[in-house]
Amino acid sequence: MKIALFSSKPYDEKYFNRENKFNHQITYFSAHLNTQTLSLAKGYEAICVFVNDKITREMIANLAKNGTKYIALRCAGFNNIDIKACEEFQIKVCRVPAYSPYAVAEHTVALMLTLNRRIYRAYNRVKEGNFALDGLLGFDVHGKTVGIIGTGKIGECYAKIMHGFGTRLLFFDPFENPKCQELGKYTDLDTLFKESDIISLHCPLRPETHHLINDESIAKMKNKVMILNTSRGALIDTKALIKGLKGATIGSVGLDVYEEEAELFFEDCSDTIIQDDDFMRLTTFPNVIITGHQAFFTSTALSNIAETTLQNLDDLEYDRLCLNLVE
Ligand SMILES: NC(=O)c1ccc[n+]([C@@H]2O[C@H](COP(=O)([O-])OP(=O)(O)OC[C@H]3O[C@@H](n4cnc5c(N)ncnc54)[C@H](O)[C@@H]3O)[C@@H](O)[C@H]2O)c1
Repeated sequence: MKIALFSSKPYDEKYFNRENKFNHQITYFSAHLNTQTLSLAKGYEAICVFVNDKITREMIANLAKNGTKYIALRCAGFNNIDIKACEEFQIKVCRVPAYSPYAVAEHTVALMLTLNRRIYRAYNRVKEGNFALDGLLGFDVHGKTVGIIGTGKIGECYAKIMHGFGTRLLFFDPFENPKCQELGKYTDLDTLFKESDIISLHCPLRPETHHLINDESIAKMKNKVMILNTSRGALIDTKALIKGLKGATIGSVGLDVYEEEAELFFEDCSDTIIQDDDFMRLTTFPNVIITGHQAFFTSTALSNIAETTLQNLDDLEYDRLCLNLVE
């Protein structure tokens, strides 16, 4: 199958070439897929895209007209694609629902510990010969209450790790996961907001979860709460988060995703003037850590992503059952 892979990075090329036992013909384009680059997809049966390639109805109509039959997402979330329009224009969409929940859960823990023990500060201090401890005070994670919103694959992995820390776990998810039931207690969102010392988001971005963390929910949270988001940026209303940080009601924030990240993440912007004032404000807080959507970025995950994406397309090409269709 001829595949046009967009938003390609050198590591994508390396892992997709390594896992291409199917002899698919892959062309790698570093450009994002958008209205300007759409013409590059002409003549390719499949296009392969990533989290920040936003694919609108108009683009889907154009892709269908130019022979695209399949869109392969090399990620789990599919909030960036108009799925209804794909159905209408008979383009099948597949994804990689699980490539390494451990990678994302472990990165969430990395953000939590780095924030709590101010590792970023300590690292720089020691390099400068400054061994003072003021400003590095953390808390014992053991014994704290951790609220986990979304207990699917990643939420469950994170819950298991946090259980090992000796925390009390509260969960919110419309569908209870029996493996999490053994580790803690499902509750309503208000109770989770009220009682958690650490809140971690692991639910998908949907209309009902958009800005789940907003002025109102922040007002319900414990003083000095730690908020972690390795899921999708728009789960948090950034302006409300900034307000909570400025008012010092929020204790610390660890983000791997940001609601306007498409303009920034995965690119080297170090030589440009970043125009996003909210993002720049977030970077000024001493109690905020932001990573650029790297939670998934382990060699295990990259192998799994490439293998599953190529298998998905092979199944579709040969009319076999594709387990990872988005319907
Ligand atoms: N930062 C990264 O690199 C990275 C990588 C992979 C996935 N993700 C994000 O992590 C999210 C979780 O991934 P997963 O593999 O665990 O998905 P999953 O589908 O296994 O789990 C999602 C869970 O969220 C629950 N949910 C749905 N609506 C909810 C709501 N309104 N409130 C609370 N829970 C709700 C679902 O019932 C499900 O249990 C994905 O949606 C994706 O956005 C981020």
